[in-house]
Amino acid sequence: MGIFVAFFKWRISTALVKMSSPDTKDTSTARAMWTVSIAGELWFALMWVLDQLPKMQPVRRAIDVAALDESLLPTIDVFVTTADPEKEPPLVTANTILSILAADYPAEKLTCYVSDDGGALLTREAVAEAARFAGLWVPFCRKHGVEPRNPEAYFSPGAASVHVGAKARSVTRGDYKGRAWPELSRDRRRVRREYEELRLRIDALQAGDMWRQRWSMANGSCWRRGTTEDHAGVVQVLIGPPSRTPQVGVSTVVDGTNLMDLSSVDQRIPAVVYLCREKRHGRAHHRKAGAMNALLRASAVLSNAPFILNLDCDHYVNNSEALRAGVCLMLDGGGSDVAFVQFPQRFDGVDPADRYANHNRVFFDCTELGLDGLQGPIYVGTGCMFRRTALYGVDPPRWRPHGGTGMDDAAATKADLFGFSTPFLRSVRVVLNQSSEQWNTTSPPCLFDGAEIGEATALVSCGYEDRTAWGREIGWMYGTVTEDVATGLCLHRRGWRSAYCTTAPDAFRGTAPLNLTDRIHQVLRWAAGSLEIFFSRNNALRTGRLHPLQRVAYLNTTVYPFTSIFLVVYCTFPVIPLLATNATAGTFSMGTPPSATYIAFLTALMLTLAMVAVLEVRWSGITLGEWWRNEQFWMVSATSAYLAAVVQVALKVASGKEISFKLTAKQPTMSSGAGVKERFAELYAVRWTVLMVPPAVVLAVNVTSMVVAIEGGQWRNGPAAVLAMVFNAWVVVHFYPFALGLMGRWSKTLSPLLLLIAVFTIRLLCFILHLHML
Ligand SMILES: O=c1ccn([C@@H]2O[C@H](COP(=O)(O)OP(=O)(O)O[C@H]3O[C@H](CO)[C@@H](O)[C@H](O)[C@H]3O)[C@@H](O)[C@H]2O)c(=O)[nH]1
Ligand SMILES: [Mn+2]
Repeated sequence: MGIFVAFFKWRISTALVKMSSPDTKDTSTARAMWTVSIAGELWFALMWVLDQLPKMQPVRRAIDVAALDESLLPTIDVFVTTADPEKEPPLVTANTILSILAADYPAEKLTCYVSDDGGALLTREAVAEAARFAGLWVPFCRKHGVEPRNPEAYFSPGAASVHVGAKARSVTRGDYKGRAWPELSRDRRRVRREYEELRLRIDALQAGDMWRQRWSMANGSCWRRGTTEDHAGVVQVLIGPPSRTPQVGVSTVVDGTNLMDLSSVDQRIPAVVYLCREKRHGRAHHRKAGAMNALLRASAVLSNAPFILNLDCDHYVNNSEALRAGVCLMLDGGGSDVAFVQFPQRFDGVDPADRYANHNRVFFDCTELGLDGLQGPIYVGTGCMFRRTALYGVDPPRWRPHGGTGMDDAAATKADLFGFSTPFLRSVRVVLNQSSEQWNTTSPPCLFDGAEIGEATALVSCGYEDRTAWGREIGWMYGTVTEDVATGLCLHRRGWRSAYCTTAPDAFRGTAPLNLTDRIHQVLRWAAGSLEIFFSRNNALRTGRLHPLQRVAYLNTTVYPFTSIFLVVYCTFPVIPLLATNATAGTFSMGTPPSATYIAFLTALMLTLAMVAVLEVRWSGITLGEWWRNEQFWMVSATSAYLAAVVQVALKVASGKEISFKLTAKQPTMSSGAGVKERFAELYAVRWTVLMVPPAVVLAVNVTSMVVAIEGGQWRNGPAAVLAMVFNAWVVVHFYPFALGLMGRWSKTLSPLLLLIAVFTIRLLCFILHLHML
């Protein structure tokens, strides 16, 4: 930072001298150039500082799951969201549900809620199939202690665990020391066969659904419950709450044959509730945030667990102890101020080179750990455990005047806050007044009877939230497509803390977009959502109980897309002097070498920045390769998605045009036989979007200018020209993954060759141009 200050002092004073010097011919151009470049440098420096400051006190937590008192485990509600059976294959959702039901947690203390925003019969049927298969899968997992408990990942570990930096986890004989190996292999074969049938049934459902859709279109009738955007609310209990005591000693008998010996295995399955909130044309449904709030209310009148785990439909439980790990941090000393425990996001099926930086290691293994030392990590949408009371808009214990519930009883009954539902308000009061000793012992037995289901259905009607504080002060926040960051920010502003929980093996794993277009659209949504937060009343500058550095971090996460404006300009800068004709050459004085001071500053800055980066990489354990991918993809996103986000948000501010939530297509589960070629076919799919134009232009311009410089021998003009060319090259290498993306299938085999051909073609063109100009 010292070097930065000295640099800017020198740079600005030099600029002022240069601009007023009589040698400068074209003063207005010179002034504009100096202003823009200094503004850009100031912005980059500011961004670097905002990025570094919150990393001052990184924390790494160690969790001892064994220390938990079994009898004191609190109840947990798991929320799974899905919105479109076409982009989110029902089989993926089914697998996620199975992994939750089989998690290592007492069955009577776990309830799984599935929200289907698409209102699709197909999704409901697939969830019901999964619930049925759970009767076999869950006891099997318990009996043999298998990992991971997602059947797809368990039966085809190879297909799931191709990713950089982690060892593939597969079941080996050693994992089951002391257990009956022949019995495992026999049971496994049986369960596998049943699982294959489940897959086939879900495939058939999907095929049938497509056929039905086509049929109904042709006949003008509708087989669905409604459309994605217009349907009634539904709450259905697919598996009722289990008994409070373990049920052992029975064997699973299917078609008269004994499938598995379960004489010493608890056979109970956690409850499963399917939920589809009402949607009507012309009514805002607030995307995922709306779905989460519907889940929050409906679950309150059913199981009303004090803790909530939020998983996207593709993020499954990969470590069966994950729930316990989350509970550890919640019940820990000082844990009562923790509103949420965020787990790192890990991904299956990303190409081994992680071309589009899907793993995001720098964020998940460095930034989030840094924040944990302040007030806690940012909430990133999935793999996060919440404290229910925190979502009801109350203050954390450390900010309560007399250690009360944080909200007086009168407020808790206010209908203008929570809406009109007596059972719901009662449930709110119950959780607010519960002490931690009551979480498991005195909670009333869940019945899930007709009246409760009726109430839950009323709570997911689309008019329920009218004239209430939902989405503003209570629950998940509205008004942005990144409801996660906004919700976390609001909780932190109230003074709540959060905690980061890394486990080995990874707690949860999900899928990531494989092709460039999908990935850029995802980054676009995040960037636009961030800017939406910055321009909303929720922004990081508003007063509250944020730790000062936490505020800096939130400022950083909400303003970063502006970088694009400076970056695009900056990346085209060195081109100007190189392409300048003789007439304008004087302005840029290519002949004068850069001063020794400038070179010294540049070297010092580059060296210290690199040093900090290396320290960071070493500390967090990520590889240099992962760090470099991150840098490269940052440049690609900044010139495409961030720029588009700025435009989108400008349009929204100016004309009120809402930003859409483009769902990320989830990778279908792969059959175990699929080879690498099929698996990464998506990686090579090329789909052009306007978003790719700016990075393509920046890349082309830099390559051209470099080639022209070589062709015209401009590098002979001295160090300034050479420096400009080095900058050119620096820009170009950042766009390597982008260029590969554009090459599609060719990139796999021909990438270096094609690059050479491209360079030579451009060279040839330049040469012809050159002759023409002469
Ligand atoms: O109207 C909607 C839209 C989305 N979803 C669900 O939201 C989740 C996230 O959608 P996805 O397309 O997978 O977004 P990603 O970019 O992969 O997700 C990250 O970023 C989002 C915010 O932009 C967060 O909501 C996510 O939790 C987080 O994983 C999925 O389960 C969807 O089913 C809904 O339930 N209703
Ligand atoms: Mn996702």
